[in-house]
Amino acid sequence: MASDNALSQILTTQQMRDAEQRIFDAGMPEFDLMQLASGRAAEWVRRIAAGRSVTVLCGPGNNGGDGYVIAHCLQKAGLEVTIVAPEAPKTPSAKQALALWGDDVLTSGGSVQGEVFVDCLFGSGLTRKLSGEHSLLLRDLAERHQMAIALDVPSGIASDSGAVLNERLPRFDVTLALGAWKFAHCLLPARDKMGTQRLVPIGVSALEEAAVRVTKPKLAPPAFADHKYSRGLAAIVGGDMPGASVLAAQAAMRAGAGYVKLAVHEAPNAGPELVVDTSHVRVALDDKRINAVLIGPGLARHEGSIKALETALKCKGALVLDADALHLVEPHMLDPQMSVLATPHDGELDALCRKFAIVADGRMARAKALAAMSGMVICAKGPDTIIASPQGEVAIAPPAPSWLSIAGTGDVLAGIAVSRMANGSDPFTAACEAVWLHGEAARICGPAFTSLELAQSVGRALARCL
Ligand SMILES: NC(=O)C1=CN([C@@H]2O[C@H](COP(=O)(O)OP(=O)(O)OC[C@H]3O[C@@H](n4cnc5c(N)ncnc54)[C@H](O)[C@@H]3O)[C@@H](O)[C@H]2O)[C@@H](O)CC1
Ligand SMILES: Nc1ncnc2c1ncn2[C@@H]1O[C@H](COP(=O)(O)OP(=O)(O)O)[C@@H](O)[C@H]1O
Ligand SMILES: [K+]
Repeated sequence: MASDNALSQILTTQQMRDAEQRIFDAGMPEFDLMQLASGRAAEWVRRIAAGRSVTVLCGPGNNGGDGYVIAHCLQKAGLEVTIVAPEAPKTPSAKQALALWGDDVLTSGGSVQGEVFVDCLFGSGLTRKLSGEHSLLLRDLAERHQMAIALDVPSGIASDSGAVLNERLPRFDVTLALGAWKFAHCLLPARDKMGTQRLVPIGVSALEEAAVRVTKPKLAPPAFADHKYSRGLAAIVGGDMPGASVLAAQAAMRAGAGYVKLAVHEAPNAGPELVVDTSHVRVALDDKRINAVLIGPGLARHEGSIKALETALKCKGALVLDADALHLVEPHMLDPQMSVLATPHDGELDALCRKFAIVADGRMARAKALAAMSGMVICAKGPDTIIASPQGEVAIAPPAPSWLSIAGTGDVLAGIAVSRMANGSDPFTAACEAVWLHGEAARICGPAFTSLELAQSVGRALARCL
């Protein structure tokens, strides 16, 4: 039985090759592993095809090899199967797989019209964009079938970055990831091409240094003897636009902390359940019981906000920086001893990267470099949220409802995160817990919710983690 970590890890092409090599070194011949992987993938295809005819497009590498084995398994199961292979197999395992098939192979797809199409042209070994001929063949076959399944990763997609290398690549209904998730399964734009994703386990063990997919956290209810302070006091510093900090506080009250205090000069829209401290922020934060502080939502950007930020940075506990605080913070202000979580969206990530002189390509590389340089955990928000720690850990959030693309949902995320940190989670864990609870709260809300409704659903999302 594979461990949870092995099923949630995300591997680079090199890590995947090394993992396969370890399986070979343990005594399994290469072709046996191909047969195991392809046999399990074929079982998915058989169930999805449900008696319909299948066309398999096979390339020259091991992805193509998998295709021949899948075709063989489906034919044995009684399905009508056609193989299109524009090139002969080149790897030893792919050659053995063709021999196993032993039937006709079409070299062009001109006359093929079928029901289910399986793309085994290229997988994780793709090194450059598809030739015009390959790209046209892939698109044509996908268009001429009722449904399309990609094996491992759709052809034309860079496995390690999630870049789509060719224009007009087809959109797949199902993608069967072999052995482990790859970055392309988690990141845009590639993820958008893949439809429903399924992982086909092949016995790859968990790698300590691998990135992971954020999975549902396991949270505990308050202990029998807990009281509000033992569960954690989260302080949220408001500013000129108190609505944003109220949203964060509404979420924080439902995410685990025992006490949420909103430090803001006025909060006319705060409910009676919220503790509002209208004294000066210096006074409000001068409380040794505070475990974590959030500053940024609705803070504004002026002299007074900088002073408030400096005060928050003097609190010795944990800190969440969001929104305006990410524009105001300077590298020299960060105490290396503090546990800081920053939650930038793309614009804020740009601003932080400029400040910390980060030059790297892509959100993943930028988030990792920024975390390493700044000492902060970076939760780079978006449809494919990436969490990176200064120690090099990386987690990628599962897809969340796109209904989250409204104003105020980031405030809710920051509120959940500070609550988790007040409750005792380290910043990386808190960020993972927060993005999961945030996505789940959105699923609970259904379409077209307000950010207050999202905050109000956080408790029900948390209930699913107990
Ligand atoms: N070793 C094994 O037995 C296993 C292999 N697996 C399969 O193996 C795949 C990876 O196999 P490979 O490393 O052979 O890679 P691919 O099958 O993706 O193809 C790589 C080959 O195509 C060439 N190539 C790359 N991009 C090209 C392009 N745009 N146009 C033309 N040629 C191009 C490469 O030079 C190389 O010869 C995985 O995606 C997976 O399907 C899995 O079944 C797990 C087990
Ligand atoms: N298309 C989308 N799909 C999934 N999540 C999204 C999408 N767009 C935005 N989000 C999420 O919504 C939140 C928006 O945050 P942010 O831009 O800071 O909003 P605000 O500052 O208005 O509160 C983030 O958590 C982000 O990950
Ligand atoms: K493929």
